[in-house]
Amino acid sequence: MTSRLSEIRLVLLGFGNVNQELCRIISTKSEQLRLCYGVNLNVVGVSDSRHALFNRKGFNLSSLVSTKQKEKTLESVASQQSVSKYTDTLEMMSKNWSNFELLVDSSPMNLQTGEPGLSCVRQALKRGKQVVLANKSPLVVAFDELTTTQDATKSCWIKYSATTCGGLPVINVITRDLMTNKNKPMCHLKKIEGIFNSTTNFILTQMFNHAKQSHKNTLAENNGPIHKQQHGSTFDRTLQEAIRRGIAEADPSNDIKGFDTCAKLYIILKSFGVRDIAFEKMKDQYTRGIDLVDDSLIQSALRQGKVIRLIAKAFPQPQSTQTHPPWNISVSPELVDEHSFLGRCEETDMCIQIETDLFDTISMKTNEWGVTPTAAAVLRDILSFVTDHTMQQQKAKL
Ligand SMILES: NC(=O)C1=CN([C@@H]2O[C@H](COP(=O)(O)OP(=O)(O)OC[C@H]3O[C@@H](n4cnc5c(N)ncnc54)[C@H](OP(=O)(O)O)[C@@H]3O)[C@@H](O)[C@H]2O)C=CC1
Ligand SMILES: N[C@@H](CC=O)C(=O)O
Repeated sequence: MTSRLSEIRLVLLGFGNVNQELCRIISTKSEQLRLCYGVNLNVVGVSDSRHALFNRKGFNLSSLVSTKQKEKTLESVASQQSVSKYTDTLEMMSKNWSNFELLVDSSPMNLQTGEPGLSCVRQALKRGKQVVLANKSPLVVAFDELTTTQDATKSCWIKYSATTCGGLPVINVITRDLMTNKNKPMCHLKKIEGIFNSTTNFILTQMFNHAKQSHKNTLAENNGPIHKQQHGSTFDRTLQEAIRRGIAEADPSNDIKGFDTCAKLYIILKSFGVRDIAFEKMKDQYTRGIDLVDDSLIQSALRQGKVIRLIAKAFPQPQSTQTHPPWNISVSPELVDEHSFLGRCEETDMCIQIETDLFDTISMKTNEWGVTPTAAAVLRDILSFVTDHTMQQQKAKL
């Protein structure tokens, strides 16, 4: 932090939906941020797949976003006089360690290597920088390492509430309100169940709406059964709309095949201190996507008064006497009652039910249209660093 928290200088890794929306929010809320938090959030570094740019004075956020949106590249920003160019984000950071405080990783998901996020996050934490993640991959590949760095040094921090269910404060509720984390479990997790991916929930809901409508038309016109092709086009059309809204992954097969949901379930379980789970095994053995949902499954669900949702589920194996019992884990399309909590999670909604030994069952649901709540969750994490720091300063004065 510089000059008593008056300025936090940010480096943005990735400049797509999330980080552009973050810039828009910072820009429109700048006055409020100054008044309420005494802080000026200054974006000094930004990178995309082709450029890594640093401006010590800070970028003009409105023009940065509008340039990227209009030109699809940061080429014209790179040619500005005050801007330094680097080969990639790592080089940009390593030449500017004393010129920024916080890294925001909103780069694309790579569940195998965690890159490009992982190397940047590792280096930033080593250098005592604060890190906020929207990108799940670094945690999927190196959760213990990255969160232990935080515990051991006390001077650098990683926050990741935006990685899981957009703006829904799942991670915050676990680590703060259920007062449990991997090192200090106060209560014990008995079961997690939820819908963690809005793209697939949107597609499934639209497929059901379409099937219901076609059924009505069929009854009215006696037109024969619904053709599979109609479902196919609903699937594709809804996926295109999810991409347009900025909620689908850069590679949407991560949504469709359930990998994004699996990554979120892994992060949630690790945040709860669940041991002996391996992401690769969860993904390869216990995850199925919605690509398997076809016309006949939808028709059969409708006949039973049910709907299909992509459900993430985890609970310890019953009857286990071990202190850390093995976990039953699944990510799979499931039939649920249309009027149940999960069944009423529709369109781009996401939800979670957390059952613990002390708090019984806590249910949370979010109704998110697009990317704004995720970007707001990134801002929430940035501001929580500000609040933590202010409290530390006040304590030091006492
Ligand atoms: N969108 C959402 O609703 C949510 C997204 N997330 C996560 O946040 C992350 C970002 O999502 P989103 O903004 O939608 O993704 P986008 O695909 O819109 O943006 C990704 C950005 O990363 C850039 N990029 C690609 N490779 C590199 C690289 N090697 N170095 C630096 N930048 C690179 C891309 O560059 P270019 O512009 O040149 O293509 C693009 O600007 C993802 O990991 C996603 O899982 C989490 C919660 C919700
Ligand atoms: N692609 C995800 C958003 C990021 O986590 C979704 O559709 O929920």
